[in-house]
Amino acid sequence: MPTKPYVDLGRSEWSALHERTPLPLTATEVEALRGLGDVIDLDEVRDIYLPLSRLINLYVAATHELRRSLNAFLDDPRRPERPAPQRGTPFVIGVAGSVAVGKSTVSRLLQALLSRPRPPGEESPLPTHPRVERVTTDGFLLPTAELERRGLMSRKGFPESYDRRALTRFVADVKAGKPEATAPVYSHLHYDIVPGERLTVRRPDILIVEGLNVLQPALPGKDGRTRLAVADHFDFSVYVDARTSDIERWYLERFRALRATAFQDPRSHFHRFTAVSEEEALDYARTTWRTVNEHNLRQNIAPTRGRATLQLHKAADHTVQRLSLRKL
Ligand SMILES: Nc1ncnc2c1ncn2[C@@H]1O[C@H](COP(=O)(O)OP(=O)(O)O)[C@@H](O)[C@H]1O
Ligand SMILES: CC(C)(COP(=O)(O)O)[C@@H](O)C(=O)NCCC(=O)O
Repeated sequence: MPTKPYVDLGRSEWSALHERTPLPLTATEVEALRGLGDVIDLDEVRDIYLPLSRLINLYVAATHELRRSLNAFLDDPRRPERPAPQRGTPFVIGVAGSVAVGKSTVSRLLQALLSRPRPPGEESPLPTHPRVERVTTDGFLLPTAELERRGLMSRKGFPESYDRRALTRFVADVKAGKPEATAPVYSHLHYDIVPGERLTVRRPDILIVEGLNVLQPALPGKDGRTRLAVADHFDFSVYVDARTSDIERWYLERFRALRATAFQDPRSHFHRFTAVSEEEALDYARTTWRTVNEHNLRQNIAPTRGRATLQLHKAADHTVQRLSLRKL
């Protein structure tokens, strides 16, 4: 049998790892998690996401140690000009997976858990109240007018529908410790980039970058030279995985829920679906799933799974039943 670069863990094996170093949630933290507006089962938080935030904290500490060793290595007293020690830069986490697999939910949970004030006595290179920012890659989609010009309207979410250079430059700037980096903003309401609006990231302790294509390899440059990809700036990455038939169902359920909420707004790009029958609306969503999102999942997204540090394998009810952690 070929060897794999991953260690596979079942749900109970994974959650048992955390029992050895428990960090229970306080009532205030439980409230804060509920405030995220996600349907989050607290058993799932305790069994899967608390151990995950602890694992990420281990990676943060190890990265810090590596930087200290690097500074000691570079600091040769015989050199006439000794370099200034490298300052820590934000720890960058990528979250990848299909449309509707639950990337945003996982990212919001990680943001909430990683920004919790550190319990007294616990060592960490991070401040007591870590600043964790979250950015979705939809801000780097090409504006609708440009997608239309390039004939890409039915390939929204495919790698070529993004300004990949701008996305990579943004993440590189944050990772390099630039005091301020800005990104364009996408509106799901208008189904387009919001002209003139920018989101600003100011040197957080942790940046979570969430998107369909964040684990894609680099594009070759015009001169044939290799470029860097977004993932080259990640310190840790998660691929959220599930069966395609389950993801399709989650996509349709979300579409149905949005029809009763966000689509009701007359400014919504999808407002027209509130005036037709639910079956008609779902027929449209099913076609979009099959022709755009499922195609993108199979062709572009799923093949990047093996590049993640950690794969979360979700069952039909969203619970994580198996995890694959990359061996070092
Ligand atoms: N852990 C979870 N428990 C219950 N529902 C979930 C969970 N994760 C995601 N969902 C639901 O699945 C759908 C897709 O999740 P979302 O985070 O919006 O996906 P993505 O960001 O990948 O498009 C949403 O309707 C969301 O409420
Ligand atoms: C905006 C998206 C491309 C996802 O963006 P991401 O933040 O993952 O880059 C996707 O949610 C989307 O709207 N896809 C278009 C097809 C559809 O309407 O489902």
